[in-house]
Amino acid sequence: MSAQSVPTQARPLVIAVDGPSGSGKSSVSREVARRLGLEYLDTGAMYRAATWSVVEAGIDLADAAAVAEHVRNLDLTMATDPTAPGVRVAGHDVSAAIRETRISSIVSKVATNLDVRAEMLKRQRDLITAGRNGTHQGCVAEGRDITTVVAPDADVRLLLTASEEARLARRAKELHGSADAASVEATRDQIVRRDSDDSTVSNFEVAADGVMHLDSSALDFEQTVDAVLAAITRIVTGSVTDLDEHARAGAVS
Ligand SMILES: Nc1ncnc2c1ncn2[C@@H]1O[C@H](COP(=O)(O)OP(=O)(O)O)[C@@H](O)[C@H]1O
Ligand SMILES: Nc1ccn([C@H]2C[C@H](O)[C@@H](COP(=O)(O)OP(=O)(O)O)O2)c(=O)n1
Repeated sequence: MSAQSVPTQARPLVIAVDGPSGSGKSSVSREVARRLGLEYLDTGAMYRAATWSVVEAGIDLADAAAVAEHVRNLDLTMATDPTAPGVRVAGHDVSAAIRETRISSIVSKVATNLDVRAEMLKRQRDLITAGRNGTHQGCVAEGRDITTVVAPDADVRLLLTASEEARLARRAKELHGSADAASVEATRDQIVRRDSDDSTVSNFEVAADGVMHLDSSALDFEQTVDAVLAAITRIVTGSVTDLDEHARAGAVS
């Protein structure tokens, strides 16, 4: 699909995507943003960057007030170009460091701090509406509470899921280069335990009212991107396109 397939609106287009870990929301949202010429916001990266900074500052994660105070003062810069997304804390590029297992294993402790969430909510709403270089066509924002809390009035709201088995296999392949039994076991904490902790503060397992659901378990990456683009086109233009064929294959509901 070309960028012209979704007509330019008078106001920026906001596309909200939520889903559990390994559902593909980051990679799919980023590609969708790139193809549509929109900004891309990875809100999970914001919680990861906050966690990295809290650890770096030597703050006790159990001290909720100190963690929240640190995050309120966090000098965080999110690059929203989908072809070059990046995360900086006080000017320091932390894009790779925030993906390390030492951060993935503790990020939920920071992300379930309600004062941290209140601070992130403000920043995420600002980033979604800010754009880049004054040429703001819109934004694809993804995370756990974008469809429900951060941008419940988004033009398109999508819950992207996949079976636990598919999500474990995808993450194992990404982190260990293989989806063999040992790699899947090594990945379990990052997927199953983390989702369980995160779901205490956000609903990303069941589509809220008005939120479209796409199960990508049986789809490869390209098919998932096509299904999401088809769904966006259908909602924004009200038209049916040949890409709907892909959407049907992906059980969009
Ligand atoms: N439909 C898909 N089929 C197979 N692999 C996928 C699919 N969608 C994403 N992936 C891959 O799965 C891994 C996890 O995707 P990611 O976008 O990081 O998930 P999330 O942001 O939901 O945790 C990545 O390596 C990504 O390339
Ligand atoms: N809007 C969001 C986005 C992420 N989070 C939490 C949930 C996760 O544990 C961390 C990191 O999110 P991220 O999307 O990078 O996680 P994945 O590794 O893709 O599963 O932040 C959240 O609570 N709310």
